[in-house]
Amino acid sequence: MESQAASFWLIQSLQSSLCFLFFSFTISFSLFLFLPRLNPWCNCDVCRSYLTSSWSIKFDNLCDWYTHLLRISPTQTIHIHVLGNTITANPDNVEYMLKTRFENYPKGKPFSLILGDLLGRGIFNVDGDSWKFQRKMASLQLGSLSIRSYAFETVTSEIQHRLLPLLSSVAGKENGVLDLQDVFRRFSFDNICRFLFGLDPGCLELSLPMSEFAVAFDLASNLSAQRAMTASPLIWKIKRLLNLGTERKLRDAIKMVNALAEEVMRQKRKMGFSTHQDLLSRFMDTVSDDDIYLRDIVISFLLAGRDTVSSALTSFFWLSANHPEVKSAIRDESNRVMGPGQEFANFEQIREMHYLQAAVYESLRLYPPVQFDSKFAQEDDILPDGTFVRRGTRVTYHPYAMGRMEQAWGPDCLEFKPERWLNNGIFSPESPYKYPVFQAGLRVCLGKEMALVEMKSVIISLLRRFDFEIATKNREPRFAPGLTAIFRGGLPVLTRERNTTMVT
Ligand code: HEM
Repeated sequence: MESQAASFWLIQSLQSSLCFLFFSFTISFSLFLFLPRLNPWCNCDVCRSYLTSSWSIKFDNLCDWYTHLLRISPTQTIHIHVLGNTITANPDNVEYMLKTRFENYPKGKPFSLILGDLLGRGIFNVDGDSWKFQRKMASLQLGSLSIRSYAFETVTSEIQHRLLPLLSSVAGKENGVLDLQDVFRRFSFDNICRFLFGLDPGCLELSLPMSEFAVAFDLASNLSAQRAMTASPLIWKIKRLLNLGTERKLRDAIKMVNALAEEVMRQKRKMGFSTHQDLLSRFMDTVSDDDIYLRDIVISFLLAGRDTVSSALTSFFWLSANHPEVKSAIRDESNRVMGPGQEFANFEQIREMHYLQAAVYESLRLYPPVQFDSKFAQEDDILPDGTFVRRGTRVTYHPYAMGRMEQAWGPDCLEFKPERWLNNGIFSPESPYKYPVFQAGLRVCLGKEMALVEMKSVIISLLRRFDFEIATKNREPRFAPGLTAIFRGGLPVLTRERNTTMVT
C-alpha cells in the first residue's frame, strides 16, 4: 500500500515537473514567436495604462477609454502596441477594410482558431469559398418574403403569448423587480430557436431554469471569448491539449451544444421538415449530406441572432427609461399609425413608424451590441488616413467609439436624440461605414432586417402597455466581458401596467 502511494506520489511529481517544463518552454517559445509582432515591453503612455489597468481610474469600461483615445487622435486611429492591435474609428478606413480592400482584411486564422471548436465551419468563422457559399445560400433564404413574414409571426406570437403575460404577472407588485436583460435574453433565445429550428425551448417561463441548451451555449461562447484574452494562443492551446481548467469546461459545454444541435436535427428529420418554413428546414433541403456542416451553420446563426438582439433591447429600454420625451413620441406615433383599440402592430404599420426606426438607430449608435470587430491584414498595407499596417496585424474598427465621435455626429454626439435621423419626419439613413453597427460592405449582417422588426415589435408592444422604472442607481452601464455587450448586473426594473384602455 505504502509503496503504491509512493509511486503514485512519484508519478504525480514527475507529471507536475514535466507540466512545469512544458509550460515554461511554450510560454518562452510563444513570447519568442510573438515578440516581433507584439512589443510586450512598450512603455508608451497608452500601453502602460493598458498593462496596469490605470485607465479604469477614470473610465468605467475599456470601450470608454478607447473612445476617449480615438476622439483625441488626429487620425481617429490608435495602436495598442502590447496587443499588436490597430484600432480605428475613421469611416474612410472602415470602408477601405470592409469594401475596397475586403480581400486583404479577412477574419483570419487567429479568429477562426479561437472560435473554431464552437463554430466549426459555420458562416461566422470562415473566409473564402466556404463563406461565399453559405452567404449566398443564407441570403436567398433570409431575403425571401415568406421567411420574413414567418419571422414576424414568430416574434408576434412570442410577445403575445409569453412576454406580455409575464410582465403583466409582475406589474405593480411590491418586490416585483425584474431583470429586463434576463427577460430579453430568454425571449430572444426562444425566438431565434423557433425561427431557426421551428422548435420551442420555452425559456421565457421565469419559473423554469434557462434551457440546458441556452446555458451550455452561454458558457461555450463566454469561454471561447476568454481565449482571445490570453497573452498568446499557445496558452489556451496547451490547456486544451491537456484538457485543463477553462478548456475542459469549454470542451464539455461544446459537447453539450453539439449533442443538442444534433438532437434538433434528428427531431426535424423525424417530423419531416419539408413542410416547415423555419431556416433549418430550408438549409436541410440544400445541404442534405453533411450533418456536421449543418450543425455548424445552425450554431453560427444562433450566436449571430441571439445576444445581439437582447443586448440591443436592453440598452434601448435603459435609454428610454431616462428619456420620457422619446417614449411619449413613440407612443404618439403608434397611436397615429395604429389608431385606438388595436393591440399589435402589423408588418406594414411597423414600417410606417419613422420615429420608432430613428429611436432604434439612435440607441444602437450609442450602444451597439457588437462594440468592436477585428480583422487580420493579409499583406502590408496603408490605410486611407496614412496608417501603416504590417502583414498579420490585427486591425479593429470600433462601432462603439464611432457612434461617439464629434467629427461624425456633431457636438451633441453623446446625447440620445432620435431626431438626428429624421428629415421632415422621414427616416434618413447614414453611410454604413460611418455607422457599422451591423458591419458593412460584403459581410454586412444578414439578420439586420429581421433584428429591426423584432426590436420594433417588442418596443411598441411594451411601451404601449407598461411603464418601467429602473431599480438601480447606476449612472451609466458597465459592461461584462464577452462577445456582445451585456450590462453587468442586468437591468433591474419595476414594471407598472399603464392605465390605458387606450394608449396616450
Ligand atoms: C441588433 C441585432 C444585430 C446586430 C447589431 C448584428 C450585428 C452584426 C455584426 C456586427 C456582424 C459582423 C460580425 C463579424 O463579422 O464578426 C453580423 C454578422 C452576421 N449577422 Fe448579425 N446582428 C444582429 C442580429 C442578427 C440576427 C437576428 C441574425 C439572424 C437571424 C443575424 C445574422 C448574422 C449573420 C449570419 C452574420 C454573418 C454574416 C457574414 O459573415 O457574412 N444577425 N451581425
